[in-house]
Amino acid sequence: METQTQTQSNAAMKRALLLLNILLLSIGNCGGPLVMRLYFLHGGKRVWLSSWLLTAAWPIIIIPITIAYLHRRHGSTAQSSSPTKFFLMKPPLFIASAVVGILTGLDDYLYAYGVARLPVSTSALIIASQLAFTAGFAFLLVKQKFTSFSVNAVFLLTIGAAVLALHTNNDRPNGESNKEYVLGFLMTLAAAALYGFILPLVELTYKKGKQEISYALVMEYQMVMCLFATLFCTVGMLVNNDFKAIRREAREFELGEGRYYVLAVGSALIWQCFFLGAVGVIFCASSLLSGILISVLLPVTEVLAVIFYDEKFQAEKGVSLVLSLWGFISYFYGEIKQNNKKMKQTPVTEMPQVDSNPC
Ligand SMILES: Nc1nc2[nH]cnc2c(=O)[nH]1
Repeated sequence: METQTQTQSNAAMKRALLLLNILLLSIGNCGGPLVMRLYFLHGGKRVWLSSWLLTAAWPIIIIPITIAYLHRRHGSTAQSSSPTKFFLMKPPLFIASAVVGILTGLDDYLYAYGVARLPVSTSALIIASQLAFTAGFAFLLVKQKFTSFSVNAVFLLTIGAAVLALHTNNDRPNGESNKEYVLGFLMTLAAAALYGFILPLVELTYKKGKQEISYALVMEYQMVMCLFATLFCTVGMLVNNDFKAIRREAREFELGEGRYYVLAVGSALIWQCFFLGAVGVIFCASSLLSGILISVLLPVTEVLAVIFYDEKFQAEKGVSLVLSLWGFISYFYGEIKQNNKKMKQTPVTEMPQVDSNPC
């Protein structure tokens, strides 16, 4: 039975980990689309290469996995009979993360297609519909319970996205056919639906994976998922001759050859923050919170697009930003209220639910 001090330190640890993952998700969700769009704005044309870059930096995650392993090894007592394992993942969770990875690879292509064909503001708007899909699938797959606060948050964030739609009537980029624009729109909508399914699916696999989930395991999950997504996109790149085109495209890139490669590597690293942040928030909280954060950050991406790409700041973007923040505050207020209620109901010797999953 845990002491109250242990319980409190677990809760503090979990809160710190949640904040860290929110930070990672914010960096990836705001920086990723901007860097990806920069590639297309200055002469980049390869959609499969862009989708490949979303997950290709997966080997970087071996660094924190190694640190977690050394930490475990250091902490294991001399009497323990079995040696500390480098990888904790067992076959059921490996298979689950590989399947999620292949779905993520498909989502990457759909998403990158949208970023290639639509202005950042428009693709961000369509991606905001993802929250409605996430909420629906979370209800079906993991029996997510909704409070009046979370329903209010989903409603406000969806309205915030719809408000953004008001200014997209004439934003088809010059030289792009109507067919390409519509296809970009549909592909992005498909990406929103698919990712809205993937987030609760990750939560479901954590629950049904037949092993206790720790943050070290979450990092392994992220690595396997990104590895399989990258394999999926590698096939697309090979079929499309994208690997052969890289050198030519780099030479002709408007910002210069060196910057082409810096952009590619930077983009891959920023997207790792997005994926680790997303699966980390699911571990520390829920897939619904992951979806809410992605939606809240979209107007922030819009504002950054205004600053960096000189896109116009119409009143709708301001209204959308306010609605998103309101939705977000509503969600957190509800969570805090519910947690306080739970704490009051839980006797000291029992662990409240928020603490039952030490990181
Ligand atoms: N569908 C979807 N795919 C992504 N890939 C990276 N970010 C996103 C996102 O927000 N939605």
